[in-house]
Amino acid sequence: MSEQTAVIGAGVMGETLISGLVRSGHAPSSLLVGERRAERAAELEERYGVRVVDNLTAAREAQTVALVIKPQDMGAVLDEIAPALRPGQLLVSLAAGITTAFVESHVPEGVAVVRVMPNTPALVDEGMAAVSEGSSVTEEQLAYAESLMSSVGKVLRIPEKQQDAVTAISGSGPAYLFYVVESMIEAGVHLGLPRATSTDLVVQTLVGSGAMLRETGTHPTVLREQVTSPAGTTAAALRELEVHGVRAAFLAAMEAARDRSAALGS
Ligand SMILES: NC(=O)C1=CN([C@@H]2O[C@H](COP(=O)(O)OP(=O)(O)OC[C@H]3O[C@@H](n4cnc5c(N)ncnc54)[C@H](OP(=O)(O)O)[C@@H]3O)[C@@H](O)[C@H]2O)C=CC1
Ligand SMILES: O=C(O)[C@@H]1CCC=N1
Repeated sequence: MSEQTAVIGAGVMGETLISGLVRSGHAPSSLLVGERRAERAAELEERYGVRVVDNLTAAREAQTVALVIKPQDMGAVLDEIAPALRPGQLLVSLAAGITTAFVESHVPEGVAVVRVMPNTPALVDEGMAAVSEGSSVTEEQLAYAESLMSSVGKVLRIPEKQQDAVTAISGSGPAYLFYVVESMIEAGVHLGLPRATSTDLVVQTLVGSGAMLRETGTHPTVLREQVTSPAGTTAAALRELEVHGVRAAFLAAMEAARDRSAALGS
């Protein structure tokens, strides 16, 4: 497919997708962006060379429309663009919680719907996107949706019933890791390090640990054990994490995110 692709909703995630598509070689002239604020439209046109239009024009002219608006706005935007949609077009929803059935119920029959859960590391081409198909998607359409996301990272095809759990893990996951990073930097400051030194130490430790996980394929338990010398510093620290219930807190946090995703879709 070499037709136009539209992105409706150019906030944090929408702009991340637009920037990644341009970076990966999609011609800016093949990208339409649905954005209602004139000032923001001018900024996007200048930054990426894309054409910013109203949502109806985006839906009419594009063969594929990515919806990157808030879940709470999805019904209204679908109702707005439905008159411009036609069978054979592809809608790719990146919204948390919103089911393919919900999208299909607002658009003409024959419009294909794919649900994607992306994440913000797509900004540096290290995204993780999970993709699920709706009820009438061709293999070519699914492959096209996957290709949009693989231009900014890794893509996994999953059954839609796993999407709320996936949202709790990889969709929201970057925020948990940034929270851990913030906490470690603050702890370093408490221990007397300059903030800049603490930040350098923590960021490189995270990047190095991530690279080890990916490049060695070794189980994280083994990697953790390798750091934990008998009666050493790491054992002392990990004991405190257990005492403070950090593992249980992660489980509770991700259950809450999963439940919130399900609630957004109901
Ligand atoms: N941020 C993240 O890490 C992730 C987000 N997502 C999903 O991406 C979606 C967007 O989230 P996020 O980018 O964080 O949110 P933002 O609030 O940053 O972006 C939403 C954008 O949608 C625009 N918008 C709202 N209504 C309309 C409309 N009628 N027409 C055109 N644009 C409209 C808003 O414009 P305006 O500013 O003018 O209101 C805003 O730019 C959500 O559904 C979220 O679940 C998924 C995975 C990760
Ligand atoms: O917080 C949210 O609702 C969105 C979905 C996943 C990440 N951010």
